[in-house]
Amino acid sequence: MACSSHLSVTRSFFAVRGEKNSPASPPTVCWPRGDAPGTVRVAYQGISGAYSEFAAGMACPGCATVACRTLGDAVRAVKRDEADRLVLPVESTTEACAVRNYDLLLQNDLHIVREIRLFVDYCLLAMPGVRKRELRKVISHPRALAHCGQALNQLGLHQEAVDDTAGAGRMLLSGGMLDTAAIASPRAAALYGLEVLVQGLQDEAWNVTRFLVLSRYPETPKRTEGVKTSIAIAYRGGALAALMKVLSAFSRRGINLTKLEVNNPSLDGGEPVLMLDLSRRGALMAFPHVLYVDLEGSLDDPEVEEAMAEISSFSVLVRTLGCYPADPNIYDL
Ligand SMILES: O=C(O)C(=O)Cc1ccccc1
Repeated sequence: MACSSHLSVTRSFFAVRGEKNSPASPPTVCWPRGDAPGTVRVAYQGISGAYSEFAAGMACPGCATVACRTLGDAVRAVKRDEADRLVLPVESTTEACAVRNYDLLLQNDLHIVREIRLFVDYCLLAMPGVRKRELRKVISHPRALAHCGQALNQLGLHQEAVDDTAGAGRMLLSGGMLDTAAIASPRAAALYGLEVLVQGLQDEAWNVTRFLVLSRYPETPKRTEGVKTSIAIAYRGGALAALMKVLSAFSRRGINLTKLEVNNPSLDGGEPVLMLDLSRRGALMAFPHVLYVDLEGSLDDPEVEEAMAEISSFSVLVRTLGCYPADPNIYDL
């Protein structure tokens, strides 16, 4: 499989927890444009053993995972047809607000086709034989460092951010680092022959991350039951008036919301949100106020269609980010 130097492709070998460990048969992609079916290639940030790789395997069993150094590389891989999908961690139970993680989705013409929630258990890993008291430094993905802040402060370790958790583990090995630990998954420990000094390092015992699987093409499910739709709404004026009108449009039609987030320019450094306006040939527009909504229902539901039309009548832009199967499971590594 052709891929550029920053990517590497691996067949996924995961099975859903509780199922027999037999290798899943490769799913086929049947694109609306009628491409030849093949194994789904899913790009993710990191190297083998990263949480995102696991999420890719859970969301698309039997897929070929495509390792990328950054999320930007993963987006480019999809745009250049080096991957069919990409996995994007968007929010976690430990972070109150993760609006910024939507930037890649809003600024690119990509569609949510799956969601997956993963219980993220962080381990403190070190080279074999290294003891906790010998450690001076810890390296990991910034999100992992942030989720383990209390434990790391107690250990008195200097923190350094690197691209991904599994990459941090492999760095210990390649650099023969005896005074440094990595925060990564138990799978990364097994893959790179590292010792687990602490398991469950996260500050909050219940630490779940939600990942979205993005594709160049929408894949609206044929059924309307058990389906979710994500939309972004750019509006004029204050958040309260827009919120009231949006809530009213959905509640009057009995549509349940599973997420409602308002971008807060005062928290985001006053930065406007950049979003592709697909009706204007994909121009990148700056909007000071954006609401993110996930709702239970399909674009094919007449009530959802009506609510969207009503919201469009008072909004600057309503963009559908995806219509996809709701996944009620929480997966475990
Ligand atoms: O670095 C990784 O392993 C990732 O997949 C990114 C990430 C980091 C922490 C929680 C969820 C995803």
